[in-house]
Amino acid sequence: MRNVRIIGAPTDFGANRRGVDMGPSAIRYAGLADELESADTEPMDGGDLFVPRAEERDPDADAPPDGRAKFLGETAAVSRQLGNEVARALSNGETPLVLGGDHSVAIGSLSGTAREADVGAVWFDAHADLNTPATSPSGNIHGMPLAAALGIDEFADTEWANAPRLSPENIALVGLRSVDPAEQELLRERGFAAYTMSDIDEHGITDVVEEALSIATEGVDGLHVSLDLDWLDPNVAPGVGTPVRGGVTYREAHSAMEMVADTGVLRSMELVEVNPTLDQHNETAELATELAASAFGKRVL
Ligand SMILES: NC(=[NH2+])NCCC[C@H](N)C(=O)O
Ligand SMILES: [Mn+2]
Ligand SMILES: [Mn+2]
Repeated sequence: MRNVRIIGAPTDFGANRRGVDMGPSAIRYAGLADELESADTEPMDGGDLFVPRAEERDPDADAPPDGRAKFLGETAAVSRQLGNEVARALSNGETPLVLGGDHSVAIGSLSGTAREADVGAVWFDAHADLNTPATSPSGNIHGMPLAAALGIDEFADTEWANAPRLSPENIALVGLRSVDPAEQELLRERGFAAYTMSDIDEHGITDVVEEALSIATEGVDGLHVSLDLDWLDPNVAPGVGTPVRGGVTYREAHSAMEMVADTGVLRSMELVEVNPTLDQHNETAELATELAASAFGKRVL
């Protein structure tokens, strides 16, 4: 039986403090442990990482460097802790399930999961999250984690420069529908496998996810799944900070997660961007728990 190590990362520093730090509580309250048990796994909750409250700090202490990457220091501190927790769970033979928090937590989970192994990743998201501090339109680090994990440009002189990297050949983005100009350029230049919603319209979710998974798992030891809840259409996942219309349906999302389980090589996963202050009756948190169960192998029959 698979032991799933739940790691809460209650940070909203990467999303400019909008309440997404309450995600881990909301996801647990939505019944995560029961869902994971129904997927025949053994959930082990390691609690939450320590994330400082912005209200407790001196507001002038660390103004962001030219306002382009907000809360860089705080985010680096969370990433460091999270990377260690993820690596520790893996060395105990557990499968880390990280609860965000905004998508900046991926910097930590990716560096932890890639520490002792070659890892591929599928990024289920409306966004590409490939901005850098120089290209970001918002300065929010949740729009940058994939660039940070790949060590692109400016991240080269941050402490993430030496973080374990994923190789770009084993990364696939699925469900794109909001991509900034600099991200478009990067995607084209570096030749990442990137599937837009139009690709899903044209080929269907099954074919697209099958291809994405085969790219991400080719020649590596394991798969990391990064699930941003804004991947789904806002009508089923309203509780996210940066919703974009035209996302995948409830059924498409489950089908994709079932295919993740079928690879048999899921190594680590994260559920990010659930924001209870924007949700309706916790339904986005519930959806997150259900999708995790599907990815861990829950079946009807
Ligand atoms: N993980 C997310 N929800 N990212 C949204 C990013 C939005 C936009 N591309 C930005 O960089 O600011
Ligand atoms: Mn997103
Ligand atoms: Mn994202």
